[in-house]
Amino acid sequence: MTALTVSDVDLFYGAAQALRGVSARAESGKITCILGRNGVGKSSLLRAVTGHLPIRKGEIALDGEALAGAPHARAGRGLAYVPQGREIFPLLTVKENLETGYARLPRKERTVPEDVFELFPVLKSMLSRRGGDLSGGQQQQLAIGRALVTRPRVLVLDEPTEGIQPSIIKDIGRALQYLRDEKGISILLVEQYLDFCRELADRVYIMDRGEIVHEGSAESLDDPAVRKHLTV
Ligand SMILES: Nc1ncnc2c1ncn2[C@@H]1O[C@H](COP(=O)(O)OP(=O)(O)OP(=O)(O)O)[C@@H](O)[C@H]1O
Repeated sequence: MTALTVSDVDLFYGAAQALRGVSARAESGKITCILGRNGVGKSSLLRAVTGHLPIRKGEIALDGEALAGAPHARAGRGLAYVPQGREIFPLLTVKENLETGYARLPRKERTVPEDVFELFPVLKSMLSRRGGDLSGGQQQQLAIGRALVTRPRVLVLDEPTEGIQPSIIKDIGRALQYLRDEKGISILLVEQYLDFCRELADRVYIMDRGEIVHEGSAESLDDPAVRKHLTV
């Protein structure tokens, strides 16, 4: 079983501390959701996990073995990242965007898995369109599709529902459930959209001012004492 573990991690931007002794765990076949108000450190935590930001203290490990080095080295260990704002290539076609996921794959595995098109049929019908011509929701599907091309064991997503219409949010939710249940992928996501987490998450963490202030089941989000960490 794959488990991503974050143990006692501190992270700084210059003198400003963004993560304070953060510990969390994301297991295979589970959706782990990180919630919290704006600016509490959620994206910093994901960027520390993916290797986009250095940590000052603590350890991040996959299956008990330290995850270190640059993002591409971590991708080689099975980590895929869908960043906030999606970061697809606007001038490349949908097909070319998907193919950017090939870089780390052995030549014989350089295909787009068929389930990407089953999960997001719109991508198949738009293969030759430029990424920049897609709607925000379609770009999010493309960003997830591109991550899946790398055959990840751990999928890390930063606010996948941000600015996206409800019907596509449903499609994304269904896709994440499929990846959890049928593929056994460990999914770690940051969300502001409480109902999305409430519906999907197996485990939730709430952050406040760089710290984890709550860990529990999705149902624990119904507790007013827990909700107070999320109200502005
Ligand atoms: N590049 C940076 N340089 C300096 N400080 C930063 C930088 N990025 C983030 N911060 C600060 O670190 C803290 C945590 O930011 P982070 O983006 O991780 O929070 P967040 O919970 O993901 O917020 P949001 O929901 O707004 O994305 C904030 O106080 C933020 O201002």
